Parts: sequence; structure tokens; C-alpha cells
Amino acid sequence: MADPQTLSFADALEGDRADRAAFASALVQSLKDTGFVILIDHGIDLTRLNDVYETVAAFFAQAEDDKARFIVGRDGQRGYTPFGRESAKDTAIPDLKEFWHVGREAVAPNVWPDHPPAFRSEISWLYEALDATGHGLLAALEEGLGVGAGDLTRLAEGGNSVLRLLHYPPVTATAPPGSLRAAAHEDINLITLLVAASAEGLELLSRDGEWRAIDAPPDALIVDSGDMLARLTNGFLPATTHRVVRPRTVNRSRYSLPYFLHPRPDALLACLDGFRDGSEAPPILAADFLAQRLAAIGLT
Ligand SMILES: O=C(O)CCC(=O)C(=O)O
Ligand SMILES: [Fe+2]
Repeated sequence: MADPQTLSFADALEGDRADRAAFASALVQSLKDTGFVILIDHGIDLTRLNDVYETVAAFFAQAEDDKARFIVGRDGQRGYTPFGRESAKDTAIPDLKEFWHVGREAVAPNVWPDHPPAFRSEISWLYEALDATGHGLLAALEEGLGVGAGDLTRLAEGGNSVLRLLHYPPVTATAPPGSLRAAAHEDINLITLLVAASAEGLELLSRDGEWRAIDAPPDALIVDSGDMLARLTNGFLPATTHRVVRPRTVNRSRYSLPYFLHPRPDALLACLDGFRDGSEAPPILAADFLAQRLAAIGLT
């Protein structure tokens, strides 16, 4: 089984034409072979990121009643989603997690807690930083896949991307048997950018069917491919199956910050040129695809 590649984002941002081409082809190759890439030199300030983690921990440490004021609607795309609500597609047991979603204001307005005071500014900063990084990765994917410039970035311009702030509390004796922090699943979106989590537990299913623990350096981003990218490439880049297992050593809270890069709701997801062979799924509106999948994970 091939190893995931560690790629320097500086090659894509500041490199010459050859560096950019090498980055683009390694990105596609690693996603194809292993389902993910470890991205270093991404330029997101680690001190600020550390502040974000502290702020996120302080938010979740509040009483349940205080957090529950920010439950926005059934589909959980903004604000707070309590512990035990979401379960992976085709899994009956809910995951052992609570989370908060921030998205693009123009797609649906955000809600913001008043405590901690820095929450809004810090989380908005991270959203913008990951949005810009994600845009650069989509441009590299276009090059690596050999599709037209803009074929992916245009879909995502002003897109419905969501930053998820996740808290997995210490696992208690009352956790349902068989439950995990996050059961095996694929992400719904185009690509996911994961800031290194506060603790171990993330595992990816390799293409040869083995669960593999991911230990990326704390200053790296993990990038993996989602269902929408699989659909656009007719399975050439399959969605990466992953899960978060229970703590094996110290039973403490785990925090993580995945950014789900989504198309605009009105973007048509149609198989890209060069990937059609008659077996491709029919075009579908991104909003319709998302609605189907949210229903499958218990959020609508
Ligand atoms: O917490 C993690 O490391 C991964 C979370 C995840 O896969 C998800 O929320 O979709
Ligand atoms: Fe995920």
C-alpha cells in the first residue's frame, strides 16, 4: 500500500511552473492511492490556531443549557449540535461528539455566542484562512486532473463550505456499546481540510481495506476527498472512509476542526470532462445532494 504524500503548499503558492505541476500531480496521485495528503507550509498561523483551540474548549465547557440556546434548526448547518445527535450514514448508534458549525454568511446567516468573547473573530479568521487554502487546493486539483481551469474553483466560488468545531468529551461508562467518537463515514463535500486535532484517534481506511492511524505533525493539515469529488471524477478519486476511535490511552476530551469545502448550493455536479464512460452518476444540484446526505446522517 502506497504511503500518503507530504506536500509543501509553498510549492503551489510560490513555486515556478514546474513546482506547481509537481505539486498538482502528487496531490492527485496521493488522493487516488491513499485517500489523503499531509499538507505542510500551509501558512496558517499556529499561534492563532492555538488560541482557536482554547476558545473552542472554553465554549464547549459551558453548561448544556447555555449551548442549547444556539441550536438553530433541524439540519444543523449553523450553530450548535448537541451530543448524541449525529450518526454516520447507515449507522444506528450516534457518535460521541458535539459540534458547532460556521458557514458562509451569504449562503445562510451564522449565529455567534457571546461567550467566549473572542469566538467570533477567531473562528471567522480560521474560516477565511481555510477557505483560501481550499481554493488553492482546488486549483491544483484542476491541473492534476487535467480538467479546465475553473472547473472546480467556479463550483466552489461563494460555496456552502462549513467549518466544524468538534468536541469529543471523555468517553463515559454510559456510552452505547459499539459507539465511536465518529463511526466510519465519508465526507459529503468536495475536499476536507483538517487542522491537526488535539489528540490521536483519526483513522483512515486504506484502499486495501486496512484501518490506519493518522499521525500528522501538529503543524500540518490533512486533506481528504469527499463524495462530491468522487461523483465529479466518476470514482477516479474515491471518497476517503475515515473514523475517530475511542481514546486508547488517556481518556480526555478531543477537539478537532474540519473544514468541509462545498460547492455553491446551485452548482450542478456533473461528471468532469475526461471522466465519463457511461457509468457516471447523472448531474445533480449540490443542494439536492447535500439534502439527501444530511437526511442519511440524522440531521434533517
Ligand atoms: O475529528 C476528526 O478528526 C474527524 C472528524 C470527521 O471526520 C468529521 O466530522 O467528518
Ligand atoms: Fe469526516
